[in-house]
Amino acid sequence: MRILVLGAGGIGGYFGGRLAAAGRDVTFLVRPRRAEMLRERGLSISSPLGDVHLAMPSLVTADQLAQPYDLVILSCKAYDLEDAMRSLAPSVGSETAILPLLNGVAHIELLEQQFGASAVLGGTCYISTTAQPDGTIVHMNDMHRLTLGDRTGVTSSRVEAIHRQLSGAGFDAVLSDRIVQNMWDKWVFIASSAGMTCLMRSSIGDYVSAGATSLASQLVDECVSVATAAGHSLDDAEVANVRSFVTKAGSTIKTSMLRDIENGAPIEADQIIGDMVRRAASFSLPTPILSVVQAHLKSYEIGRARRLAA
Ligand SMILES: NC(=O)C1=CN([C@@H]2O[C@H](COP(=O)(O)OP(=O)(O)OC[C@H]3O[C@@H](n4cnc5c(N)ncnc54)[C@H](OP(=O)(O)O)[C@@H]3O)[C@@H](O)[C@H]2O)C=CC1
Ligand SMILES: CC(C)(CO)C(=O)C(=O)O
Repeated sequence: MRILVLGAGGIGGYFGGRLAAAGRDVTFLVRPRRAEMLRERGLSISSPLGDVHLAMPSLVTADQLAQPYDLVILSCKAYDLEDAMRSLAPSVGSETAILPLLNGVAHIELLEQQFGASAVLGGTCYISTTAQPDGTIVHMNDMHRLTLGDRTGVTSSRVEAIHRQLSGAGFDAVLSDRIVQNMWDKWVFIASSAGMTCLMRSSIGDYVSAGATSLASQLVDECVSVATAAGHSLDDAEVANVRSFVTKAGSTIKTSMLRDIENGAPIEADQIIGDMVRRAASFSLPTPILSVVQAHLKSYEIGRARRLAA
């Protein structure tokens, strides 16, 4: 199976790197600056579960893409999606499956509009990785689960074949018959955890020490209420899992969105928080904490844009 991985950042570099190291036929679709870095240094993963170094990963840039691939793993940030869709278009033929691993769900509609519903699988991942300035992918804990499935809930032989390719490659590849719900579960998890850590500009443990546990719990309730109204109600165990994550005393976790803010980097505010707020409004749900998070993130983006323009 010919696999194209768009992006060699935290997610594409990690899962694509592990797949290539396991002998799968993987090519990275990258932009020129990343291509140069990968040609010079190769692709390295530093992980508590085992390092990987690919001296010469197979690379392609958008202008060189000529023929369709069997599977495209999409791992850009949401704010790069339009450009990424333009770049990968020549790689999508009538049989190509696109597996997006972005957080949130808004990208699905955009991908469907461009490539047709049947091309677009559902996907989500639980992992914490970051791409260092030298290109090394650093894996920050021992979790690396990628879940995929047909969004219809009926698993096709095509998705079974993709799952076989992703299995046994050094990470947990899970085939799901409820992938849309899995994506909502992850969205609620990330909106609650990123929302709270960014609002407090602190680790989870620090805001818990500061007495913000009930605020965090209220944010979880707001996100869960949006999912429920949208017909994607989380089960009790999933809600308990999110709540315990965002209210854990002593937790040193800072979400990647907070780390991006601390580094002055762009953030996926609109995909992860803005979209949740818009959906809440469409159901006339009150989401006071989410709205404060959204205003906070927008203020950051406005200040960042001004600093960049100066
Ligand atoms: N990292 C994590 O721990 C997790 C991330 N996610 C989600 O996964 C998604 C990806 O995140 P992450 O990997 O961390 O992000 P990164 O910023 O680390 O990587 C994104 C990569 O996409 C590349 N890219 C963007 N546009 C294009 C394009 N047109 N052509 C080729 N490459 C392109 C970027 O290229 P360039 O190098 O040129 O900038 C970059 O390397 C996000 O939605 C995130 O929320 C989900 C779970 C955990
Ligand atoms: C799981 C978690 C919350 C880990 O930090 C994450 O996905 C992120 O930071 O974006």
